[in-house]
Amino acid sequence: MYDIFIKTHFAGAHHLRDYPGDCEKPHGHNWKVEVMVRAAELDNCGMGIDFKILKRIVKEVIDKLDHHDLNTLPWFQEKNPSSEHIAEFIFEGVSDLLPDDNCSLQRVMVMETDSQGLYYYGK
Ligand SMILES: Nc1nc2c(c(=O)[nH]1)N=C([C@H](O)[C@H](O)COP(=O)(O)OP(=O)(O)OP(=O)(O)O)CN2
Ligand SMILES: [Zn+2]
Repeated sequence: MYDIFIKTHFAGAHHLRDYPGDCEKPHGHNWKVEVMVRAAELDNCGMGIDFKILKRIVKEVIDKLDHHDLNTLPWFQEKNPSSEHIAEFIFEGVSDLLPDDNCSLQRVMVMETDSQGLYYYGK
């Protein structure tokens, strides 16, 4: 069993509706993201999934968030753009793009700062 991950980041603005404090006001973060995929077997190159492929897939999803006001995106109209919901957005987006031959999406980590964040494992 192999857990293969890539790390990336994006910048964005958001505000948290109904939040009882400063986070209700517009502000920004440089979110850090880790995406981990599990592979049971390796291909003939000795890879669970090529980092290059995983990075391309994750970039396609992250590009939808990078340098955006997250509150303006359709996905975040019903759901507040908390780090938890951002992780859900990334998880769903990567799941849709991941080739389903040899590996499955295991978890997405989203960090607002180096000292706070979360792991999301899917529904
Ligand atoms: N579980 C979560 N908690 C919070 C989230 C979140 O996405 N998930 N988000 C926020 C806000 O985005 C806020 O910007 C961050 O809050 P906070 O850590 O309080 O920011 P401060 O810079 O004010 O931190 P201090 O250490 O208090 O200075 C809030 N919570
Ligand atoms: Zn915030």
